[in-house]
Amino acid sequence: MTVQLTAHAKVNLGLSLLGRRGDGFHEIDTVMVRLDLGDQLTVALGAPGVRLRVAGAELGIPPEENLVYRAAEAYLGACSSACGVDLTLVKHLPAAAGLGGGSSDAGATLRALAQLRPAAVDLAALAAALGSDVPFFARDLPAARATGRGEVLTPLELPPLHLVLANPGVAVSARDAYGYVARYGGPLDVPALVAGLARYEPDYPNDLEPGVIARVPVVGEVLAALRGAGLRGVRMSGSGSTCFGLATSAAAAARAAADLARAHPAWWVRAAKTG
Ligand SMILES: C[C@](O)(CO)[C@H](O)COP(=O)(O)OP(=O)(O)OC[C@H]1O[C@@H](n2ccc(N)nc2=O)[C@H](O)[C@@H]1O
Ligand SMILES: Nc1ncnc2c1ncn2[C@@H]1O[C@H](COP(=O)(O)OP(=O)(O)OP(=O)(O)O)[C@@H](O)[C@H]1O
Repeated sequence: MTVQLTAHAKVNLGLSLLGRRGDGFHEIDTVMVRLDLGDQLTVALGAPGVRLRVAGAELGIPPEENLVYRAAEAYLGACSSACGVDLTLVKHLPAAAGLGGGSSDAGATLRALAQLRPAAVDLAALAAALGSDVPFFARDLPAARATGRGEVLTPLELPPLHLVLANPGVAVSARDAYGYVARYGGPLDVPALVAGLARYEPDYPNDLEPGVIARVPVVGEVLAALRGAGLRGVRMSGSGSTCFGLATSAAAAARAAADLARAHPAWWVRAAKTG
């Protein structure tokens, strides 16, 4: 039996840091939305052991460090399964980019294995142990408010959104981005945020953005270019370096993405929609 699925990217429509915890993580308040872009994952049950083949963008890490491999090991270990798994991952998303690529691959692996080999395992706990963003992807939610360190999820209903994403080709690790933050704020005003989206006048913070711009100035250039392309609600996603803006239609997003790609041929630029 084989399962094939898309490991969708996310963007953060707002990210507030409430404070640093004793365990080194931060209490956050964020709205995460699933996009129609992603990596492709194929999962098949097989002989004992985990085997992973990665194609597409180069990650430069050994297979055992890949979150897909770690998710499969964790799931099969938790259900004491004698069977193994063959995994094929085709990477389309840039890594360490604020799009949750690795986390989404891990979440998709857990979902695929839960379908192929149902077992009484605590999927949410396995997901949280793999990373703060993994619980969102393990539930395959279109949109959610995420609190705690990202694992406390409240599903949200949002209007469909058209976006343009731009990444300047610089990797930013989440650990570094959190390490740059010196000041903390209050919780997100989610009802105001949702009302702003509906009016195409969105206003949401990203408390990681100023620290990343200070250390990785090209992120400031990406934000300015997205604003210059007429996009609304321009922000960095998560820990960066991908930034995004909202367009009022699919055609407007495609036009803005084409203009940006022409002006910045070295950047990774995509039009996307939520879903
Ligand atoms: C920036 C976001 O993408 C927003 O959705 C996430 O908060 C990051 O989630 P992630 O990449 O899954 O992060 P993890 O792999 O759990 O943690 C990587 C590192 O980021 C920092 N980290 C992460 C999440 C969090 N709530 N507080 C943190 O301080 C910690 O230094 C941690 O060692
Ligand atoms: N399948 C994977 N895809 C991408 N990165 C992976 C994967 N497995 C492990 N990693 C490691 O995880 C690191 C973070 O990658 P990822 O793409 O998840 O970051 P991100 O987009 O910043 O995610 P987030 O928004 O969750 O912080 C990479 O630098 C890479 O070394």
